[in-house]
Amino acid sequence: MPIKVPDNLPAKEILNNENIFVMDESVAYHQDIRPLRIAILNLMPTKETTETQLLRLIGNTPLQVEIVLIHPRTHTSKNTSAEHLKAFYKTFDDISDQYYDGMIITGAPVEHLPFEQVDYWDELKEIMDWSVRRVTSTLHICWASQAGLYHHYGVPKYDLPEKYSGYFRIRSRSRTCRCCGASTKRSLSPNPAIRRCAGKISRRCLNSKFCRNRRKRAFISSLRRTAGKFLSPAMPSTIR
Ligand SMILES: CC(C)(COP(=O)(O)OP(=O)(O)OC[C@H]1O[C@@H](n2cnc3c(N)ncnc32)[C@H](O)[C@@H]1OP(=O)(O)O)[C@@H](O)C(=O)NCCC(=O)NCCSC(=O)CCC(=O)O
Repeated sequence: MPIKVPDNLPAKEILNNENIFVMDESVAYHQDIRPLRIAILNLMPTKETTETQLLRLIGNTPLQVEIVLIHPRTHTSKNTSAEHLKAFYKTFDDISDQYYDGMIITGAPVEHLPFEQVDYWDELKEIMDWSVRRVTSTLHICWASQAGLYHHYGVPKYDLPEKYSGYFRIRSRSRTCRCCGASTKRSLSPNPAIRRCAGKISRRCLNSKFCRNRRKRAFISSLRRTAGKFLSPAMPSTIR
């Protein structure tokens, strides 16, 4: 979240140079204060467990957060009841005219399937394209990060002999890229599957000079701490 400071405070420039988002009082004064709006596209078979895990983390803030749960219309869930989906979930068609501050796309146990054999692949592609236009920042978890890299950047996934998860050293190629949010160049990042793929691809990242020049290498986790919570092995049910 941006820090609100008095107009013209000298620290503002220093913090901006450290890539910390600082907002003038005058700008903050004109902001409409409203809940943070986050859409969760829940692709997991264990939907109720995943809801609890994510909401536990998202709820740990004094901010009001408005959540909308979405499930893929083009997939018939075997493990979640139709009643649960009807009561608590919307489909993409219901929300496609909205804007969101954030979106989370969960993993799914489909990592061994070619993307095109996932029965909601076309719908997911449409949602990912929409998220670039309508969502400020999208976090892709587990398989969704592979799907995002493939769809947005044409980066394929590779089968590994066994699950490869843990915290890996990543190297930010830019100190100023907001996506990395890093004041240090090297850091640890959680990564459930592919070594060079971690966390989130953000529109802000795509727009930065660094990422424009090196799109296919922009696999650096932003929101490291948040992604750390979401992707860490402390959530065993999302990691086989
Ligand atoms: C829920 C169960 C017990 C169900 O196992 P079963 O062996 O009976 O399988 P199943 O019911 O036939 O299918 C399980 C799920 O696979 C997905 N699925 C299978 N084939 C699919 C296809 N062609 N298109 C789309 N989805 C498909 C669906 O989400 C489906 O659940 P629905 O029809 O209900 O939707 C298990 O999947 C489980 O324990 N899951 C919890 C852990 C988990 O899911 N981990 C995923 C890691 S997350 C990840 O992203 C991994 C990425 C990575 O490691 O690289």
